[in-house]
Amino acid sequence: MKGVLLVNLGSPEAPTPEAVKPYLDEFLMDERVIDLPYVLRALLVKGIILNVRPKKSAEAYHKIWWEEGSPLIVISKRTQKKIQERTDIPVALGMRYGKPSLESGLKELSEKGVTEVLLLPLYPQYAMATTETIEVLADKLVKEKFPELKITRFPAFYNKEGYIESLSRVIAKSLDGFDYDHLLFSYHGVPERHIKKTDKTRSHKKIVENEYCCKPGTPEAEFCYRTHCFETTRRVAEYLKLDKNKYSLSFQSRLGIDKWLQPFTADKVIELGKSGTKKIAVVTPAFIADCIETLEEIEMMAGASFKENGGEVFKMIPCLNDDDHWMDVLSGWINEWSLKEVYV
Ligand SMILES: C=CC1=C(C)c2cc3[nH]c(cc4nc(cc5[nH]c(cc1n2)c(C)c5CCC(=O)O)C(CCC(=O)O)=C4C)c(C)c3C=C
Ligand SMILES: [Fe+2]
Ligand SMILES: [Fe+2]
Repeated sequence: MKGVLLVNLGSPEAPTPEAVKPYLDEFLMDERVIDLPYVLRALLVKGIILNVRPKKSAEAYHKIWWEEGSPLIVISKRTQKKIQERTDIPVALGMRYGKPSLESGLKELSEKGVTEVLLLPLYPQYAMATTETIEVLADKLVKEKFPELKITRFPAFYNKEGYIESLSRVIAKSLDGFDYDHLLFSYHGVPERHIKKTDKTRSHKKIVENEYCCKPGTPEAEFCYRTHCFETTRRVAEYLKLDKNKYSLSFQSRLGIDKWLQPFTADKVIELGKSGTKKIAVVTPAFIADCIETLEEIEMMAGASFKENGGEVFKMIPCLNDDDHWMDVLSGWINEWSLKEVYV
């Protein structure tokens, strides 16, 4: 029997320093997130970051926390429920860090008699710190604990028709009647080094700001997060017929001192405000579900920064979350997969 495992990043169990600390420990000690040799990573994470960040992060989580829990977890659970209503195969949910764990998701499927699992990371663009680490952990768990399961990986869907259509519809709905001056596509950043590491051809070009680094459709582009972000933006702009002078792309959530992808969203909103741009909208296509990064970092912090620097209106466009059109698209992909081999 077939089944599907939806996977997202995960959140701490509560918006407190005590709960944030073990969550960040598990997250940042992942060698595909902070890709330093173990001793250096432990020195940086356990010796420095975990002594300062949990308090600051907990305050930020506290500002966006819902009565039912972390927005990311609540939205992911709603998604699981809505997808289950649209398919006959079992749908489980697992988080890469924290609870419900990826292991518990696989266990749930196995106990229901599932032998073939569609592993579906809820990340449109492929990155070492997101999709790759999920795939590696799922393979490890199958090898060590669930040898009866066969995994099929769902590829990054950054340019897939249905995703582009759902995202464009959510953007259009938000912008309806809003005479914006600029639309910013803000993606989660990663260190430049990660982009080079995921290039299986080992021939990645030097990164030049605002230019494509890989040509879409080439082997180099297959796992290039930056190209995936550029392509999502281009496809949405094409779908919505956006004026090319009225939108741009930037990267948010930098951590540490490495060279991260640029331009930075935090700089971009200041620049827009200072240059006389009054009304902006921001969309965050790397995130399927609203979370601390969209609700606190962008809506609250970047919104305030834009206004402090001359901007007047800052509109935050929600993530796809459990939007019904998106739920139809996602369940459509799952049903297509579940029926495929039966009829071939
Ligand atoms: C959307 C894709 C994501 C990529 C790529 C990514 C890379 C990445 N992230 C960090 C560090 C942090 N990220 C944090 C939160 C967070 N990150 C993503 C997604 C991606 N991260 C999401 C969905 C969230 C939200 C989680 C939630 O509970 O709402 C955090 C924790 C928050 C904080 O303390 O401020 C950190 C830290 C790195 C280092 C990285 C790539 C190397
Ligand atoms: Fe992150
Ligand atoms: Fe690239």
